[in-house]
Amino acid sequence: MAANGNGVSTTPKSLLARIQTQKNGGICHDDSGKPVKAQTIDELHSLQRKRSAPTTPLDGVQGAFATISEDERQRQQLQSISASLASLTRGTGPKVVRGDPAGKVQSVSHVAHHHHIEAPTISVSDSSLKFTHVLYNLSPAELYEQAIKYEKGSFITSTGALATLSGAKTGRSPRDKRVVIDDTTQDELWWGKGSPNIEMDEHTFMVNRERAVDYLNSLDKVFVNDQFLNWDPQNRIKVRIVSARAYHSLFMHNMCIRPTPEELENFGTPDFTIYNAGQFPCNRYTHYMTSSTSIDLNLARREMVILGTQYAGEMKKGLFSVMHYLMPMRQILSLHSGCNMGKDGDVALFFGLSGTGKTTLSTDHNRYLIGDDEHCWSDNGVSNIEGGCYAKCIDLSREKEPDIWNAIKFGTVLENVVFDEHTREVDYGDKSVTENTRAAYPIEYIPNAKIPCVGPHPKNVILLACDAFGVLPPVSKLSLAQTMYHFISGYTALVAGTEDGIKEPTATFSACFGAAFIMLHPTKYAAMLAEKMQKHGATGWLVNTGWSGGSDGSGNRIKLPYTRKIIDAIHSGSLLNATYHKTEVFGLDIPTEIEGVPSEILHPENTWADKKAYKETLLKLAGLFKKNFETFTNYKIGKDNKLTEEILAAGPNF
Ligand SMILES: Nc1ncnc2c1ncn2[C@@H]1O[C@H](COP(=O)(O)OP(=O)(O)OP(=O)(O)O)[C@@H](O)[C@H]1O
Ligand SMILES: O=C([O-])CC(=O)C(=O)O
Ligand SMILES: [Ca+2]
Ligand SMILES: [Mn+2]
Repeated sequence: MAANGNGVSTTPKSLLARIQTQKNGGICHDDSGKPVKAQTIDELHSLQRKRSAPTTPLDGVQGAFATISEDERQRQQLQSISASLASLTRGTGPKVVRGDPAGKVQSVSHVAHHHHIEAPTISVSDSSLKFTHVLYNLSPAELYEQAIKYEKGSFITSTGALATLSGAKTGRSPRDKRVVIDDTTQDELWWGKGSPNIEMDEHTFMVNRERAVDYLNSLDKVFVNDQFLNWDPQNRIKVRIVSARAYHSLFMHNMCIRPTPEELENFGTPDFTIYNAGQFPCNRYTHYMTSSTSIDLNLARREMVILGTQYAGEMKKGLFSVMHYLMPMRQILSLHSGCNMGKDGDVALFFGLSGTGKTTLSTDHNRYLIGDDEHCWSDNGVSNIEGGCYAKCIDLSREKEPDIWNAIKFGTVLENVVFDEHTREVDYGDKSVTENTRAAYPIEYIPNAKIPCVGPHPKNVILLACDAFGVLPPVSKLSLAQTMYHFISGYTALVAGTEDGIKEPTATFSACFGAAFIMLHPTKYAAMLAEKMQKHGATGWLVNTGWSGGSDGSGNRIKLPYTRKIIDAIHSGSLLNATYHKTEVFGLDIPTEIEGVPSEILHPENTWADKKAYKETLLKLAGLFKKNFETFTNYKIGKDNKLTEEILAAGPNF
């Protein structure tokens, strides 16, 4: 017996009677909608997802001309992936299954056939008895779920981007890059002083490859991306990326060219494969290893292995290195540059080292974006290598860079940013994790992207330098020889480090504005650039996106709106017809006026209060240029010795 608050005693019987009080026949309806078709909760959940199929039927007649069945195609795909993951010492590929190990519904159990072994015996090894689940070309939404469920540090930001952490490494590790030296590469590639190619032998590569493959096979699941590089259809490269993290898979989904369902069906064997086992270190007892990070490139095997770094930029730039080898072999110039096109079809290239403004300045609301970082220049014109952009986010503002700001939405990978734990609003000014915060998004997230990402021959070649010494003019017009001199020099300056007590800016010289990625001697690329610029009548420009009014510390970085006005004047052709005068020491032609830019800043000397300090700094930088160029003085550039002499004479004179 229980008593309710009103003192009326109720029995269990009367309670039941009261709840069941219904006017219409005793069946309880809590709404008037139709009941769902499912009989069980599991069935209800299965209704939520429908199977996706290619959207455009081949030749209009779906399936009629298909040579293989869907089952057979999937089996071949899994066999190809199984072969990619094969241990080369145990002789067979692992058993691979498609789908998430957690989601039983989707895992279609197509086991790849083990070719050589009819009846596997227990003596082989435990690893060949286990299944590896393959998450093949997942969509951004699926990758979000994988990341959020399984990868610590993954969050959805207030604008829908996927915030991730790249771990201990928040930038590339160029000193840990290794390239296999063999009879071919020994002669073809650039080795030795100044070269980014640090040698390793084939055997050591195989040791690291096995380590990566074993690591990947030890996991319950791996991500596989099959994608393309290069929008030029004649020179398209098929790449496969095998990785352990949804972050890596989504990053490459965004950065490489995304195949259509039809292209994927006919993908076949990849031209190049990356094994990214970044969470797992290399073994420091291994020959040639000087740290626990190793990024190993084997051109003969068309493979790259990543151990000991999860920074996703290694994959992007690793493939760029491969293109810097493959494309020149086909007489195509590969470029570390941004690229955009005006309404009238005028194309501009933006060369520059990291942080000089390739992404910022090629993303221009008044022009079509072809690409922000990696291009090819062939006899047909320019083509982007990638399918996405990789923008620096530090101090990003909606006002100054609206298109990049708006691209940070669902699907975009946001690396190493700091956000409010409740609102998930990103604080782009926060450098707590790193200064190198980044956003990777598909190029079509930029409203005026030019798809397909190709264009005609460039009209302007803009060399960007972030001169923290503050002595290079905001813009100068270059002769062809000067363009080559500055292209080979590849100058920029890093600002004074805040921690290590360095008070002065540091000059960096990186040949072809990308020495970390080139495979051949810089003069090979330079000769090709000179030949193409000459043939197509392109004009070279040097734009300082760095300091004005003094070096870092006393001056300030040139305001982005001014740099944009300068770039506008280059694009429109108005700067070509300006009045110029030559500077001392560097011998640069600087314009006397540009619309929208205060004339006094055009000559750096005017902006320095201390003229003596200006001259000293100018000479100091010129000395650094001279010293850097010494390595190139004995090289011939192209067939023409005349050009070589002109280039040598186009540097600073003092
Ligand atoms: N005057 C200026 N011109 C260009 N960029 C500027 C200027 N002032 C400040 N910046 C800032 O400098 C940074 C340029 O970075 P950007 O992403 O364009 O580099 P990048 O050349 O594409 O390098 P990476 O090859 O590493 O991607 C941006 O954060 C931009 O906001
Ligand atoms: O590669 C990276 O990580 C960033 C980049 O674009 C560069 O350094 O040129
Ligand atoms: Ca960039
Ligand atoms: Mn870059």
